[in-house]
Amino acid sequence: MSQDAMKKAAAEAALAFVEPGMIIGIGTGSTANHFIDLLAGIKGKIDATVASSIASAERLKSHGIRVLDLNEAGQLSLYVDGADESTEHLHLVKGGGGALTREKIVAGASDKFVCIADDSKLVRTLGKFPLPIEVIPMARALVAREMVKMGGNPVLRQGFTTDNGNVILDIHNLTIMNPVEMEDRINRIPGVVTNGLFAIRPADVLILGGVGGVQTLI
Ligand SMILES: O=C(CO)[C@H](O)[C@H](O)COP(=O)(O)O
Repeated sequence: MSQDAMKKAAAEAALAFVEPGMIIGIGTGSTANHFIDLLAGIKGKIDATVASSIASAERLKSHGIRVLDLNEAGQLSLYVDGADESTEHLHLVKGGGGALTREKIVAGASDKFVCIADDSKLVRTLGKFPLPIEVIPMARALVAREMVKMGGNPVLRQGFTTDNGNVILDIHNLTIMNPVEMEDRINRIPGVVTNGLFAIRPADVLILGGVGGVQTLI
């Protein structure tokens, strides 16, 4: 079974959380794309969606699925998105696709966050995947220096601008023993929009696709 097939299996399992008339928050990335494509098959069941990126909004619209601005939609019942890493406590690293800020906003506006991934994303300690930080461009060097003081090795994501017009620093070599404290500490650096740790507001459900089938962690 390929990694992509495992992602698709997790996305399929997440359909069980979709209830009639819902407005659903939609993440970004290849696993979220599987969910979007599957959601198209039951689009008559839902009211609308809110997208966490321009790319996801375009994919949803290409399937004829209604996409609302978050400010019109109000509180959402459900958010479905992928992750780059997760612990068994459902603390996540996200932002491999650079959509971390909008993802965190939509997750924060949702009652339930269902994270979908292949089981290679489950780790004991976060940090092997470089931690993305969205940064206001003029603060790039300041934030990089602060991250070096925290033991990280910051690398600018070359040629990439976020949907919000900012840059991404990917922080290598971090061993994240306390994700809640680290998320808060990084977010206090001037110029940081947000970082890719989802620990203050972790996922509520983690669905992992693997060779033996799908497992759900709550
Ligand atoms: O956080 C994300 C995008 O910003 C994605 O959820 C994360 O990168 C996982 O991507 P994929 O589903 O392609 O493995």
